[in-house]
Amino acid sequence: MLTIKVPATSANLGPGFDSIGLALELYLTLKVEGPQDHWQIEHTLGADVPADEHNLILKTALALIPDLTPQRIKMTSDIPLARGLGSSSSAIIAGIELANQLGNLGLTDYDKLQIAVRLEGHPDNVAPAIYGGFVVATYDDVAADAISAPVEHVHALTYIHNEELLTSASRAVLPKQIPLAEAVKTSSASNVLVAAVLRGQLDVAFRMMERDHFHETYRRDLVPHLAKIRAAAHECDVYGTYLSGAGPTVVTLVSEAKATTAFQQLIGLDLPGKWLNLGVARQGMIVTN
Ligand SMILES: Nc1ncnc2c1ncn2[C@@H]1O[C@H](COP(=O)(O)OP(=O)(O)O)[C@@H](O)[C@H]1O
Ligand SMILES: N[C@@H](CCOP(=O)(O)O)C(=O)O
Repeated sequence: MLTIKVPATSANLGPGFDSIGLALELYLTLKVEGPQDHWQIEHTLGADVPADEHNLILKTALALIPDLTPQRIKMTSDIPLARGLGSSSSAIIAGIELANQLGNLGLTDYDKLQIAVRLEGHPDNVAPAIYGGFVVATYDDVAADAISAPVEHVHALTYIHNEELLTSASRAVLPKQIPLAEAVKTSSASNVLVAAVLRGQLDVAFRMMERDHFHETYRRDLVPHLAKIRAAAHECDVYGTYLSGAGPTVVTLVSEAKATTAFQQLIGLDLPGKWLNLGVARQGMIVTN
């Protein structure tokens, strides 16, 4: 049976707005059970997620190949919707792969990235969902490029807020322009973040993650828990707290050595959401036949 498994992603990592992302060990899984006379996607994600060809996964697949033979599909997902963990990206990637497999398109990862980024608009979620690991990507409205690198022994202490925040709503509060001085500070922090990850200097990378002025500054009123979590992490000498994607999820990246202590500290906070201690997914989408 065709199975498509796509990881969740945590985008931005602070100053890497619309460019940097991480694949996490939380998955959307599709099991394609076989052809039938209409499209059906069984799931338990709630009534707001369509179970027919209006589902984002199927819309994506049918946009690539409109006359695909309808299938019965079972979908399970641990990725919460509209929380800043890339649920829409994982759905788009799954849809592209569904068309790729059923229509024998022979798409490369690069091809999938180009299709996905046009649909999602920015590459920082779709690229790690395809490639896995730590991904640095760029998109100029024409083509996307992405470089993936492994990160070892890092945990993502993940606070998933109870309420949804649609990416579109969280992008609506961003300004059209930002001051040059802010952009220089933030893009230079992002450059150092990437260099530090590639050299294995994770303490430096974690500090850089807290130096964003591209988006967190403007989104902070939507996510008051970000400051609270960051302050609590600092109390145990842990840096690397950022708004995951467009929020409201907040991630604290931490070395394996400090993960347990930091997690105990953070889960003690009085916040109305749930906590997960997640690993980084080394591999992106996994397809089995
Ligand atoms: N597995 C899925 N199947 C169908 N639609 C999905 C799925 N996952 C996410 N979506 C759609 O994507 C929306 C969330 O997208 P978005 O606001 O970008 O949040 P996120 O940060 O989770 O990507 C959901 O409200 C839903 O419409
Ligand atoms: N760079 C984007 C990332 C959106 O990620 P999502 O997981 O919230 O969809 C942004 O910050 O808007």
